[in-house]
Amino acid sequence: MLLVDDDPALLKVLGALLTQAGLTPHPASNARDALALLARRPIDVVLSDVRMPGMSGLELLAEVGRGWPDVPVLLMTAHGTVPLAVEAMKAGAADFVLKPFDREELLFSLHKALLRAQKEPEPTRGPGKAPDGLFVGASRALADVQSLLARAAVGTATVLLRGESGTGKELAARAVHDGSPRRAGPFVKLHCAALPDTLLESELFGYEKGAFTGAATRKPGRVELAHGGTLFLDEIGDVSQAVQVKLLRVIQEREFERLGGTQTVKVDVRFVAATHQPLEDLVRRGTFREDLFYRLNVVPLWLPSLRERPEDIEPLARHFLDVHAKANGRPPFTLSADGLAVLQSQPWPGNVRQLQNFMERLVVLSDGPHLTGTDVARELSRQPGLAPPLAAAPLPSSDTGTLESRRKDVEKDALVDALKRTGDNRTLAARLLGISRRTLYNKLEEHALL
Ligand SMILES: Nc1ncnc2c1ncn2[C@@H]1O[C@H](COP(=O)(O)OP(=O)(O)OP(=O)(O)O)[C@@H](O)[C@H]1O
Repeated sequence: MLLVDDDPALLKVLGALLTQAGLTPHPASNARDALALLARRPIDVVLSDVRMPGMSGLELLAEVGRGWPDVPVLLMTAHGTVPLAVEAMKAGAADFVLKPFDREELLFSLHKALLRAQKEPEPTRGPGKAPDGLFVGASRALADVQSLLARAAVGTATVLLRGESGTGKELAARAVHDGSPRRAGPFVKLHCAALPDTLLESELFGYEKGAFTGAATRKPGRVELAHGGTLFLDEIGDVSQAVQVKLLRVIQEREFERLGGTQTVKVDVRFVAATHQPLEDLVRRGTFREDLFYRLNVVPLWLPSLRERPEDIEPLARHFLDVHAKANGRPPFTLSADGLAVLQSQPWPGNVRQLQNFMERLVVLSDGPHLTGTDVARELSRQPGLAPPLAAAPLPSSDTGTLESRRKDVEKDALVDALKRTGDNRTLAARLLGISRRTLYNKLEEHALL
């Protein structure tokens, strides 16, 4: 989203609030910068102040209406300006928000505007997927990736996306397409690892009638279908040598022949490839062609693992809770500080996808809507590859007793566990638990753990 206000303090505070709510705000301190940002990035919604030096919020609203009619604009201003609110709504504002903000009201207005603006959902997009180009996160590393993606999007250079499974490579490929001048063209995807050689070839290049038994009609391949748009080749490291040769030619020359055909087909396609494999090693071992590697690696981009950007866990977890609560027709879920600390203590080998699946399970299986550390730990103990933080001290210790005594039991377990996991490092333990060192000391004293 785009956040426009000439007050830098408000930009900062509001930016933090929106990030925490799982949105990705791009700040602009005036309407001109806002329009420049709109031209560069895929923006889903604009939230703008009305009174700004130079171009006003109302003028910005008109400009956005002309250039980006699908993008809803919410205007905000101080109390006591009802006639202005009426004028703004008449001019096409999606909503009018009064300062000072009520957090829930503001988020509700934004979500309403986003929902209204949403086009027909694509069949391939599951409920947990963010809208195209919408990366949720708060880390510097992710912001860097996004700005590199925006820069790479502009041209037609081949982009090679690297990173562990589930880090968002496909999302990045879509962002390249959506941010490019080809965005109105097709975005076609092919998962290269999923298909045996001959099928992969016919999927890529299509075939002529009679090319093989069963080829009753001519069928275009994905390269042809992506004409005027982008072809995303996922798991490129798994492609056989024979197909690598053919890919090299189409990437180099933008031409190919359909299977069983002699006619050369010319295409205008932008290629984006992705892999979790160390391609340089495959080149060294001779299983991946060096010339193809260099052809693909024109703009290399690394998606960092979730371990390298723990700051993203909170906004992602809250975002997925919202999305899955909505998708499952449940009321909004909240996550306690200790619940979050448990999530942040995990290695997430399956990265964002694993966190997303985990949050979905929590929504489906928990009573909710308030998730505590115990809820999260219970679910973790059922997950392969993740370490339940309270496993050493079984949860049933709090099956009986008053609420206060049960709370204390859980708290003590969490303290013991945090110390164990951090090798008795109290600074780290406090961070893991989401409390200050001083609070940790007080609590250790209270539980006679000092
Ligand atoms: N920053 C993010 N914000 C919101 N959703 C994200 C983010 N990163 C990844 N996701 C979601 O996590 C899931 C996995 O992402 P994606 O499919 O892009 O990963 P990938 O790296 O292509 O994985 P693989 O290598 O296994 O194909 C998707 O549902 C995607 O929408």
